[in-house]
Amino acid sequence: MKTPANILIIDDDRDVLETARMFLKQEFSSVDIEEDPAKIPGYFEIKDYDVILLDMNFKKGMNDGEEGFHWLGEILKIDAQAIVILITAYGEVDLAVQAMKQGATDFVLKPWKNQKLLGTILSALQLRKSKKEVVRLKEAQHTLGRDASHSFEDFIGKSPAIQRVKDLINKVAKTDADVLILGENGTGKELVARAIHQRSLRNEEVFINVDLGAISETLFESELFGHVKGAFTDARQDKPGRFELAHEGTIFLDEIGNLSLPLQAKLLTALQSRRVRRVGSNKEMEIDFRLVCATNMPLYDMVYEQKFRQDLLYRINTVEIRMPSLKERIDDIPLLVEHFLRVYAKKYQKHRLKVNEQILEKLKNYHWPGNIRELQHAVERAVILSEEDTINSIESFISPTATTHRPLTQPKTLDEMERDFILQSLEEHNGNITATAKTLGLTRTALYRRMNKHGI
Ligand SMILES: Nc1ncnc2c1ncn2[C@@H]1O[C@H](COP(=O)(O)OP(=O)(O)OP(=O)(O)O)[C@@H](O)[C@H]1O
Repeated sequence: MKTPANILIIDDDRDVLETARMFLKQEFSSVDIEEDPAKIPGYFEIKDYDVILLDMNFKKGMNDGEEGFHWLGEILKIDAQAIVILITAYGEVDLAVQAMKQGATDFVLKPWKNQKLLGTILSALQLRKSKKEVVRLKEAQHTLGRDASHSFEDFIGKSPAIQRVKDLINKVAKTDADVLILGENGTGKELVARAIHQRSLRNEEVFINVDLGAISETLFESELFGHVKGAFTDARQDKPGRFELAHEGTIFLDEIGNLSLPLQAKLLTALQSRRVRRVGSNKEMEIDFRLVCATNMPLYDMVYEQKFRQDLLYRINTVEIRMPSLKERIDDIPLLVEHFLRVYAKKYQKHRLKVNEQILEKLKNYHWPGNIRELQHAVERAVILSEEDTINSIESFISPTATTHRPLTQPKTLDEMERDFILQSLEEHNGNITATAKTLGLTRTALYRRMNKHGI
């Protein structure tokens, strides 16, 4: 079995090249040879090389290594993680040492013994692997940003509706199946996606979160698939995309219902082939990822209206999890309030704080259009406003306008209530979208979407 590695050898001596190729072809999957160093950049356009063997002197009679240094620099400009082994003649060892200070990895003396050459290349390959891994992990860490320490134990709820969700998570997590999570804003879709990752066989690897609603049409490909330096004006250096970062881990595509049809087509291609190509590059990379998607949009209706591709839907919905809204699990409200009360009482140093039992019951009657996120913000607000050890008023949780304009139990359709609520919040915030979205526990995009829906 040959070791999978791309090797490139550059030397002006045809015999050296041929002999090296003949031997190395038995050990490695791909060995290219070249006499003319000026052709090096062309080779890199077609392939990524794991190890490059580079002669120090090309012009006859030259032995100052000048050209070797030049091409070493050029290679490192193309791939900063390149592993270059210098081919040096006896007497040039000082030059080789100097070159190593400038980024070469090792050197071999001509004429070499095949086994020695093999050993040098194999250890260089090890280094290449760990260098690539370090870059990938650094980028992944950087992209993660968000606190990944949410644990499944913080997944509060005992209602039958949420119990069904937990059972499904347990069943599906270890299977590697693609999962689609559907549900209103703030119902815990992202929490479920993280829970699936944590319980999966990939839990030692990264969880990459991509908010498709927040990525502009123009940056979509570069964000998802990466780009190479110079691919467009702002591409100052090579950058891996989110798919590449998710290699061996889980990729969570949130707000998938927001993608335009052309972008759906691009995404579908990547999902089908499990391969990506950075913008501006010809090289395809195979990526191993587990896919979890989420949306609050009615994808099946959208397929019917030809706003969402049916083939994409069938690619992502191997297992479907529908998140119940908070209204469908009102028995969990006291548990959630107590949970968030513990969190915020600690944060704001109000350790003895409690909520009056009657208020807890009243909170069950409110309609919570922003679901758990709204409840979470409501509790935080109540904790901040509280002056005594017990919270005794509903207004501490829900702003007075929301409760006085409309009695809590007034019968209305859900849509009407949502529309009124948005209008009212907008009025309260003098039309400020950011502030309104925050109060409602929605993202700005989600608020715009809803305003659109209600013709506001
Ligand atoms: N069962 C739960 N127990 C505790 N906290 C929860 C639970 N479900 C959701 N949360 C919390 O509620 C907030 C909203 O959850 P999350 O972001 O997962 O919702 P979402 O459905 O992805 O929202 P959106 O559609 O707006 O992106 C988060 O702070 C999350 O930690």
